[in-house]
Amino acid sequence: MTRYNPMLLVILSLVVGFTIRWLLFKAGLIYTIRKRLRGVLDWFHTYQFLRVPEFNETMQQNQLYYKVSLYLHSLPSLEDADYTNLITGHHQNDIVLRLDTNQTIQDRFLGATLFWFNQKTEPNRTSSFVLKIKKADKHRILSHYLHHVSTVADEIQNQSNRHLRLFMNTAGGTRWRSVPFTHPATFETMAMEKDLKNKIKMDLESFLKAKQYYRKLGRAWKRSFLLYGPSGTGKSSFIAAMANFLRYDVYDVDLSEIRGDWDLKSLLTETTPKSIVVVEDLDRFLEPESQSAVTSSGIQRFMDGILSACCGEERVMVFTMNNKEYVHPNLLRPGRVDVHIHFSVCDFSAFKSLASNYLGVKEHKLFPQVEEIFRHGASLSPAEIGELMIANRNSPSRAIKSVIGALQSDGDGRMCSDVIRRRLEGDDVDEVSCGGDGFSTVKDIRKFYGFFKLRNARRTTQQSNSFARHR
Ligand SMILES: Nc1ncnc2c1ncn2[C@@H]1O[C@H](COP(=O)(O)OP(=O)(O)OP(=O)(O)O)[C@@H](O)[C@H]1O
Ligand SMILES: [Mg+2]
Repeated sequence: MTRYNPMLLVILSLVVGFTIRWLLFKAGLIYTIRKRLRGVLDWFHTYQFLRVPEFNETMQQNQLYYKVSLYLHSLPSLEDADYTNLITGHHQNDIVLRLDTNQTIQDRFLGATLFWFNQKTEPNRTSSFVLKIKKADKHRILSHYLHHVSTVADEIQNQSNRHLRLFMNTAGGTRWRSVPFTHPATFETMAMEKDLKNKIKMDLESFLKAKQYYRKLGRAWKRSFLLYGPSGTGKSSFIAAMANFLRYDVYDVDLSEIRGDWDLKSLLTETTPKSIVVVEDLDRFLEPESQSAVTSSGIQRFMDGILSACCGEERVMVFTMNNKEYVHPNLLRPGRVDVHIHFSVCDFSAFKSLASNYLGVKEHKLFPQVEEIFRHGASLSPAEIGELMIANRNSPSRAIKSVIGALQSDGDGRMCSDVIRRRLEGDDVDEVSCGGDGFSTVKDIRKFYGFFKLRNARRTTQQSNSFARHR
């Protein structure tokens, strides 16, 4: 067995320790020297500072600011910065780097070194990016560099896997705040007529490719849709499916938060291209007794697209309403609204599609019975049927029986809250009896589901979804 000299071991570990310490010190020293040297060299150059503010003098968003932000956050040198913010990304487990205030990052372009830093300006602490460039380089590279920044930002923006955002207007203000848009709806998960779905998909696809065509016509490259139909028939889910299909951001305009036509205007001018601008429940805001500060002429101007043409193209506008009968036809005329899509209560084919999505069954022995009930005109919204299926998802037979019971009780246009409640709780209810006042019972059901809107079209005979394209 070899015997170690303890003295030798102590000396050896001291030498190793000092070497490591020295190496670390050297790395730190080199870094500090470099930094100081850069500071000293700066004395021999004159720099120019160019500020890219988030808002212009009329407090409208500066699109260049967003391009610069996209560009800078894609630079590898962000990782080498002295300190960087770490925040969660689009997916829960993602961690992304974000520029901190006053943090400087370096970029190289055509042999020149450029510096960017993030600055907050008092009094309202709005952000700006400041570009520091040697005066000697400015004339040679600046315009090429800005073009490069813009092109890279556009490429990032156009990436098919880019993360979508949902923008909402803030209470009482004229600003947007955004959150990641993660709604999972797709056209495949929507229960609606296959032909209609395909037509809409083709319409959107041809819109995406039509930039030159719209330009040639001298029209803004936009398309507007009206989704109308009773509550719970999938209008909002359809908007999410459109956004996921187009890979567009969503701007959800809450008219009740807007203080007047001017605010609506300035909000719209702050939306970006490749986005869906959504106004839900438009009919509510057009009623004469509406408390909204936005006038119908303000809404009309927005729909006409003069505003949308001012600030970027490639835009889809979607309006939803429960009933278009009470809205003046002029407001929905071709040109203002290009495509009208009716969302109807569930029919047998939509039921089958829901059963396939929610329960995983394509065929079932109870289907003929369900079909028969639908043939007699019973109706529930896809949302109501979906809820019953989710509650009984462990047993498709039970789920379908629940739907049958609910459909039977809805045969005369009314529903029995107690039956649906018991079915959702899993009780096997075979006999259906809806006593008492029909209207208060319907109210109970709506409260139960969280629906507070009137379903005026419930009594109408079932129609298949209609796709009335005006142009
Ligand atoms: N056609 C459908 N296909 C699949 N799911 C649907 C459909 N219609 C409704 N649903 C489901 O029902 C729920 C409510 O739908 P949604 O909010 O889209 O209805 P809506 O028409 O916007 O209602 P409202 O007019 O009350 O806003 C969602 O969870 C959605 O998944
Ligand atoms: Mg909705």
